[in-house]
Amino acid sequence: MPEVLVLIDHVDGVPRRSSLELLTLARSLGEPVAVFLGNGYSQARDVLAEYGAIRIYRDDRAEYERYAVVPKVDALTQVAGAVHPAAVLIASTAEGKEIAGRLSARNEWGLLTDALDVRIAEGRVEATQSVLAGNFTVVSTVSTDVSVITVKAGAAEAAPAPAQPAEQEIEMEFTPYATATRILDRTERESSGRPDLTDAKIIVSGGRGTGGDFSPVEALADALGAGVGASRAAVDAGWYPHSHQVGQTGKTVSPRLYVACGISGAIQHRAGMQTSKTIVAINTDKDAPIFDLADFGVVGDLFSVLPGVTERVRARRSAG
Ligand SMILES: Cc1cc2nc3c(=O)[nH]c(=O)nc-3n(C[C@H](O)[C@H](O)[C@H](O)COP(=O)(O)OP(=O)(O)OC[C@H]3O[C@@H](n4cnc5c(N)ncnc54)[C@H](O)[C@@H]3O)c2cc1C
Repeated sequence: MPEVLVLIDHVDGVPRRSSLELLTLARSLGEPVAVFLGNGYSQARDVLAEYGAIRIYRDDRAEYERYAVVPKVDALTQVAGAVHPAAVLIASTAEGKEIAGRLSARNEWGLLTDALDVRIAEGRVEATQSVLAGNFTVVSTVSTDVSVITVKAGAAEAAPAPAQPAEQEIEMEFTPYATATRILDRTERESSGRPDLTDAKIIVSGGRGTGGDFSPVEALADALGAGVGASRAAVDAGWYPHSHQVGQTGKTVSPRLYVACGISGAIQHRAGMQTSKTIVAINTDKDAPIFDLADFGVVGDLFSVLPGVTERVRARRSAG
């Protein structure tokens, strides 16, 4: 069985759900080998074992926190040199894609980004991607021995498969480039208590149709345990932070359920959400393009529709 490297994306040792999805996907390709860089390994170890890592390479040197991206590329290059993996799987975040691009360029390995699915076919690793603003779905493979693949959150359902991983320290010298870009400051984002968009299984998003009042959107999100997204129109108006923007110039998401409230469905918004498994749209305009995409649609005012839906969800939840 080929080995498959998974770079673990974590916050102080708590692996993000996307990393557990990657470990699950890696098990379908071969033997998952986790690479854990930075602080908090003692918290992460049991979770990585629970999700099937057969081996964990780790390194807690301060460079991973102090310098941007390149130390992680150095570490992955070193581990891949020892393991000869069939693929390196990395979460499709802004940082993940930069690491993947550099790893691919440095080692001359083929790169596939924003994969919706990854599988082995005829001995090669294949990825499904949604391309050209989501208008086409393609299956791609690389012509090099190692594939570097960034995978969108939600591509697989994270499923435990307990293993007893061997643990190994990464021993290497950083390249001179590792310390080229120093991180001078970090500002912690205020937590809303809601799941991050890239981790959320359900997202409720609001657009210009909210008129700036996101309270019904947030109420439904809280009833569903969902994350809150926003269209660019809502973000540009200063109604919601850019970190919540979904679309071509925001985040690409693939949750199980995406609820678009007062969003017209412009192509740039669709590019970030149309691979969601189920899409529900609420819009006063029956001809809004979002309805072409939606699995379920409600033609109506979000301020009348959402409170009723939220009540029903709460009632169903409290009834168990
Ligand atoms: C280069 C570029 C990049 C872009 N990147 C992004 C991106 O990343 N993400 C993104 O979202 N956009 C992006 N855009 C902008 C995009 O083209 C649209 O302008 C934007 O998505 C529109 O946002 P919206 O749907 O909220 O607003 P609108 O298009 O104005 O739609 C508002 C909708 O709300 C409905 N509505 C109004 N009142 C109510 C109500 N009370 N109840 C229910 N429905 C109501 C209306 O019928 C309408 O359909 C980008 C544009 C460009 C040029």
